[in-house]
Amino acid sequence: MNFAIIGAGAWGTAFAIHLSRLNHTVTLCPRRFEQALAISSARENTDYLPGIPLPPSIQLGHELTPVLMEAEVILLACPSQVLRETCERIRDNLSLATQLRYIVSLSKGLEVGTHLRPTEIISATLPQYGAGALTGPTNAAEFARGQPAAMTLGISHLNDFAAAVQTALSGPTLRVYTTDDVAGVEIGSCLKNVYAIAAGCCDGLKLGDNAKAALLTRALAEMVRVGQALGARPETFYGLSGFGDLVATCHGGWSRNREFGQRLGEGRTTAELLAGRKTVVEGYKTAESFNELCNARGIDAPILREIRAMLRDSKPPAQVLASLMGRELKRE
Ligand SMILES: NC(=O)c1ccc[n+]([C@@H]2O[C@H](COP(=O)([O-])OP(=O)(O)OC[C@H]3O[C@@H](n4cnc5c(N)ncnc54)[C@H](O)[C@@H]3O)[C@@H](O)[C@H]2O)c1
Ligand SMILES: O=P(O)(O)OC[C@H](O)CO
Repeated sequence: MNFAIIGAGAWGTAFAIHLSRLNHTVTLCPRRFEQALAISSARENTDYLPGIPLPPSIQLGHELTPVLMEAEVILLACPSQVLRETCERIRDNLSLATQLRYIVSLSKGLEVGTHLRPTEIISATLPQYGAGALTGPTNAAEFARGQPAAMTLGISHLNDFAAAVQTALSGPTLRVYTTDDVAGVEIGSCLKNVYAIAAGCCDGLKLGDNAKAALLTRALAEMVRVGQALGARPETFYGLSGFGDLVATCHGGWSRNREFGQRLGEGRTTAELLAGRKTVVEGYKTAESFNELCNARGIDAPILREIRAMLRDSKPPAQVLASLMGRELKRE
């Protein structure tokens, strides 16, 4: 199959390496020309995925029109807050794209202002194509090295082409499942980044394993409640894109969201941690966006609310903990 990957951060690069291993035609498309040149000459993405060589078969492209000419599937691997502008750039460069069928998001965040999920942004900007979301517990470095993983492809019309995409993405090191609960897979993968910040705080405050297990369990319960209120199916959150990704990210020493929370727990401020930062911490903006959405829909999400207060109102992590522990007691 012919894939165009738009966005060459850690994840887009790792996914390109995976697909080239499966002998697909892959073009990796960085936003900046200098980045395309640098990756192309070093055959390595030294800024975002250092130490992992790019197989020679991966093509680098910067101009979208020729990149999209042969593509059957576009994988969007950019931060969620720039997904809309990325889709708009794609929309303006489709004149020669005759083979294109699906646009699949690899992003995990909710757009600020609109509260839209990645596939909703794709459908709003590129309504003529099928939209899907591919999520699960997959950190870029392990994945690029070919360590085994499993993911879920959320796609509303599970037709023959969707099955062909599932088969094309799968291989000896990746098992891909499908679901038509697109909202469920996206809500789970967006929320887990927010809860990973809280899990990192537990680490920073040295609260111990009991506290972290309690947090994750109640975060999962909140995820199910929020997701169900937004139209997703509860069982989706017990799958790879919910529970699976929550566990991996909240425990992974590699997670940028978890590490961000850890530094907050150790006493650093959000301003310090975000200043000059090159890599994305999706949970930071998604906390704000999801909290607004919950308020607008009257959904009770106390963990989310407290994390947002810590990130946006500088509520000290110890006070966040006290607020959560001091809530009215109830049945599990
Ligand atoms: N890294 C992972 O392990 C991983 C795994 C699964 C999903 N994801 C998700 O994939 C998405 C991308 O994450 P990543 O890890 O590749 O990010 P990253 O921080 O490694 O890279 C960010 C990328 O976004 C680009 N970018 C920055 N501003 C931009 C703009 N205005 N327009 C277009 N591109 C811009 C940068 O050039 C860079 O290529 C996120 O939603 C993340 O949650 C990441
Ligand atoms: O490094 P993080 O925290 O952005 O996590 C990366 C991915 O979302 C893991 O699935």
